[in-house]
Amino acid sequence: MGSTSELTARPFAAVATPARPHATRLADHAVAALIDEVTLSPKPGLVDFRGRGAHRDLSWPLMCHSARTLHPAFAAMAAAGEAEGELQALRERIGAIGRDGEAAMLRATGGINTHRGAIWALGLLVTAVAQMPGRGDAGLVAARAAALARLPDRFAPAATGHKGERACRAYGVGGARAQAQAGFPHVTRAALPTLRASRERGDPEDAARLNALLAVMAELDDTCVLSRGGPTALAAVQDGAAGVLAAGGAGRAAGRRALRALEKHLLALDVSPGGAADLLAATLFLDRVEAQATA
Ligand SMILES: CC(C)(COP(=O)(O)OP(=O)(O)OC[C@H]1O[C@@H](n2cnc3c(N)ncnc32)[C@H](O[C@H]2O[C@H](COP(=O)(O)OP(=O)(O)OP(=O)(O)O)[C@@H](O)[C@H]2O)[C@@H]1O)[C@@H](O)C(=O)NCCC(=O)NCCS
Ligand SMILES: Nc1ncnc2[nH]cnc12
Repeated sequence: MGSTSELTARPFAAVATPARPHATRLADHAVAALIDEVTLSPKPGLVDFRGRGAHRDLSWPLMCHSARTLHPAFAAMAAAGEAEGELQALRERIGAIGRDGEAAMLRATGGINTHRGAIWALGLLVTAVAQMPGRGDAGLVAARAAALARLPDRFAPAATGHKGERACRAYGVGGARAQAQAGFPHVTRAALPTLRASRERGDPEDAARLNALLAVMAELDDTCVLSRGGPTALAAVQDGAAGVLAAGGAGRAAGRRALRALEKHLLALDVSPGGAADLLAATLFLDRVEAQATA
């Protein structure tokens, strides 16, 4: 987690270093969700505790280091959410913090994109929770985050030139931006209900989380997959994930066999569902926040 020296060493985009316990706790939850996500195994194509998946430049230690580096950015976004009532001003303030957070991530990783999508999704959610003290309902938080995501940011570059943006244009999908603007439907309508249904039927926690990831993969237009493998690879990810769930999911022997086959297939295609991984982290964050609010 962010040490005091980390918190004071890098002030984020004109936002005072947060000395707010609630903001710090929300940043703790966001970082923990990222570390839980990357550690969860076995994830098909993705970095996990076992290895690099379909990635050559990412690893579990690098992803954990990146996650910890983001603590001050999440704390600054939460502090901004607590302090700022006016949504347009807040949108532009967290946009600046998000861009600074991205720059900190790239410094920490030597230029490798580990968590750009996660900064975006978790940044919006952390800010939204901070605006709603004592209320952890995932649907309300996601709706608040969506309202922020839909506001324009006058200081954002008109085009990022990133792979996700290019994939959105090439394949006519909405990507990370549209997912947030729609209120994270794959999180609230697929991943969270799957996570809870799996727990209720007695699946081990890791299997419940893998099932939540698969529920996202089965439906998401993941621009990470599209960028590397186009629509054919996206269909393989979506159909494969749906097949694992239909076979009983990660908590059942048949589901685990299907999951191993899916992993082989994605490695052969050299694709990785990075967008779905970000949304799993968002799911785990909202799950933690809800649990804390009702504790
Ligand atoms: C709006 C932004 C997210 C900018 O997005 P942009 O259009 O510029 O695109 P990307 O840089 O590609 O970022 C989008 C990332 O979002 C994830 N993602 C993909 N599809 C979806 C989806 N359908 N829904 C939700 N999220 C999705 C994904 O992130 C993960 O993948 C990253 C690794 O991807 P990549 O670099 O392609 O990696 P490799 O395959 O390993 O590359 P090679 O090895 O092949 O080279 C990883 O980072 C995961 O996080 C997409 O990559 C936003 O950034 C923005 O506008 N920010 C400005 C600041 C701001 O306003 N902030 C507001 C508050 S936070
Ligand atoms: N576990 C993971 N592997 C690859 N890319 C990711 N982006 C976010 N989490 C990831």
